[in-house]
Amino acid sequence: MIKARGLARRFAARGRTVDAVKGVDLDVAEGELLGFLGPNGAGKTTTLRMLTTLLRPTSGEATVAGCDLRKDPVGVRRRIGYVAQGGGTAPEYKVAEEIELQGMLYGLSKADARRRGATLTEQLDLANLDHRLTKTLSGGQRRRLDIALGLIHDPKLVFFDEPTTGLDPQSRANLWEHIRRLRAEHGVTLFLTTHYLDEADSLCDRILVIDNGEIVAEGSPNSLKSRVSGDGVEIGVPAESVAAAAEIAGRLEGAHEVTCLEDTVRFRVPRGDTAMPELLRALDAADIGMTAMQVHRPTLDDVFLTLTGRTLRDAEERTGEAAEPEEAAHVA
Ligand SMILES: Nc1ncnc2c1ncn2[C@@H]1O[C@H](COP(=O)(O)OP(=O)(O)OP(=O)(O)O)[C@@H](O)[C@H]1O
Repeated sequence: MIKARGLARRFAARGRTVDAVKGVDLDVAEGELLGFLGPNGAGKTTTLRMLTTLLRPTSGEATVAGCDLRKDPVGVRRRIGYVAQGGGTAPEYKVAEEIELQGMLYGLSKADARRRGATLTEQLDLANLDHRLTKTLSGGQRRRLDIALGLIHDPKLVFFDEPTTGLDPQSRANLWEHIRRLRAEHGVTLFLTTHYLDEADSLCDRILVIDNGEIVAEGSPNSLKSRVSGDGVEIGVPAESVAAAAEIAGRLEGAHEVTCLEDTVRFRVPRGDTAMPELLRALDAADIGMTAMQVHRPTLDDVFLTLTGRTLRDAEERTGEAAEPEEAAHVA
């Protein structure tokens, strides 16, 4: 469904350049639910916008839904759906009107747009909201309307940009259910970007992890997690004792990937629960008071940590290094 080779995008403005995406290769099979995971600023949206023809690549080639991205962008647009971040609903329209209009923009007759809209609103639990103004919808309802709009022309490939950002946990879980069902019932291929680990873990067949514009890992959630060996341990200690505590942790049997932060030491051991008593005794003997402790099974965040030396959370804090926005001139 998607094959991209060396896809890259450089932004340049006021003498500064940002290589937002640095030669990405992608293969997405028909019917797959692929997650594109990475921290803020990693290059997810830029990649997505290139694949959906909204942004011209600086270099590289891609075939999307059977059409060449550079030679036939109109063909690509006709065959894909795009559910953007933040959505694009018109506030003064009623739900049914907006869906109908979107269908007609894609060349459906009014009757076909209505029929298709009715099926989608039914499937997305929006059927009793037909006459509501879109501005009165809740966050979850609005996202479901965005999905209906993205699917109105029956595309076989749908891109979602951070579909559940800003939703409460219950609405997120509900939207995941809808996304799963759409795949099962319509046989669509789904490509979604997210920076939520639980979303990628629970929803996706396969995950591509992107950092600093490059793919750093790829695989099913379980195969990615199995790359991380042992439990993750995080202990809080006074800042002046961090180095000594790290040395003690490093002496535990099988301890590895010991990293120090301001008042925290992180490391991995084969069994976190059995290593703890020994660690406590050793810290006690060195007169180091532990202020906090966490032990956890490998997560996708650990995969990211193992690959990049930082957690996704740390990576998200390091944003705002971009060049000035440079927009319309490069829109295809
Ligand atoms: N129009 C632009 N002009 C200049 N720099 C840009 C532009 N668009 C994106 N960038 C920069 O390119 C990098 C990648 O941005 P992108 O939006 O693709 O990241 P992202 O992974 O989607 O992040 P988020 O999760 O915050 O949406 C960032 O450093 C970003 O600031």
